[in-house]
Amino acid sequence: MENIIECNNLTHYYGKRLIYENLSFTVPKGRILGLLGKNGTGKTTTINILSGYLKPRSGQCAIFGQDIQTMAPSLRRNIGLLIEGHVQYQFMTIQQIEKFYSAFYPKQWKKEAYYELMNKLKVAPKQRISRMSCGQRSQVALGLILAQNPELLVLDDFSLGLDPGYRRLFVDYLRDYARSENKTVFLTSHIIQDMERLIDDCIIMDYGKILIQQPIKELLDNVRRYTCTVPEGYKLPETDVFYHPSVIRNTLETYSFLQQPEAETHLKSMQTPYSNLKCETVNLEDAFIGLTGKY
Ligand SMILES: Nc1ncnc2c1ncn2[C@@H]1O[C@H](COP(=O)(O)OP(=O)(O)OP(=O)(O)O)[C@@H](O)[C@H]1O
Repeated sequence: MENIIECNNLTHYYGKRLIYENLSFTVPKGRILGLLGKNGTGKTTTINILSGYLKPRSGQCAIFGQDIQTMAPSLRRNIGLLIEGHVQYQFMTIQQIEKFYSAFYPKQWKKEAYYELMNKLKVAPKQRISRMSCGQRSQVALGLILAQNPELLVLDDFSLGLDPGYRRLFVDYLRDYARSENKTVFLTSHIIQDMERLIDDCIIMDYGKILIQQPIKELLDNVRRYTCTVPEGYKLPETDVFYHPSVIRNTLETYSFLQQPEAETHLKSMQTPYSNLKCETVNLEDAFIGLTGKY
């Protein structure tokens, strides 16, 4: 399968502060990848490296097989970039901004994609962007990227300011658009429920490293939440198979990739005084919080 993005051993520091070390990932053509992580783990940093604004301390980042730092502008046009959802030139109307942007992409511009989304938003072509709400402005920015008709969409925090209805509208629209046009998407969002409907693959970042990198289906098929009764104040010994165990009164909760029989074997080998073990599959948000911890 052709890889649209290939990042190898990215290491980045701001001054002396290490953000992450040896981050490697690929995004194959036609896949939607979501980058998840707590605040400050380096998602925007990664987007800035992917877009060529930031040069990593070491490592390589190639898009369409070319180093992003030296990519020709003609190829760069095939990357649609949304940095935190804002449109400049807010004095323009819906119609004027579409015309303005179209001039930068004469060969590939698809204004229908933009107007289709604007129609769904029920905004009039003569409406000024400065008179729109924050969420509507984000939608204008997204619409302009769709009209750019890029091969790769890189969207940082695309759901910023959108209410649940507009988020759903955009997520469904983006999913259908990416599938039917075989587009590749790399995105971040803090709204994890949206990611579950949208992405094929996920990377979950922890401070300094990638914690999980796998297809979303595989992740959801394999993560389990375990709860059981333990004596009050019990502390599970540290182990890398049970993530972020917590005990509230006499209920222990933890997350694991182990299936129930293996989890039991493990608990027994640690001589955990447990009873009433319950094992459940979880949604992406619970898996994310379970694997990365609450704080
Ligand atoms: N220009 C900069 N100079 C110094 N430190 C920075 C700079 N930009 C970001 N950082 C720091 O690097 C870390 C990663 O920031 P980044 O914005 O990539 O995180 P993020 O995962 O996108 O966070 P969030 O979820 O809050 O948007 C943070 O601790 C941040 O304070």
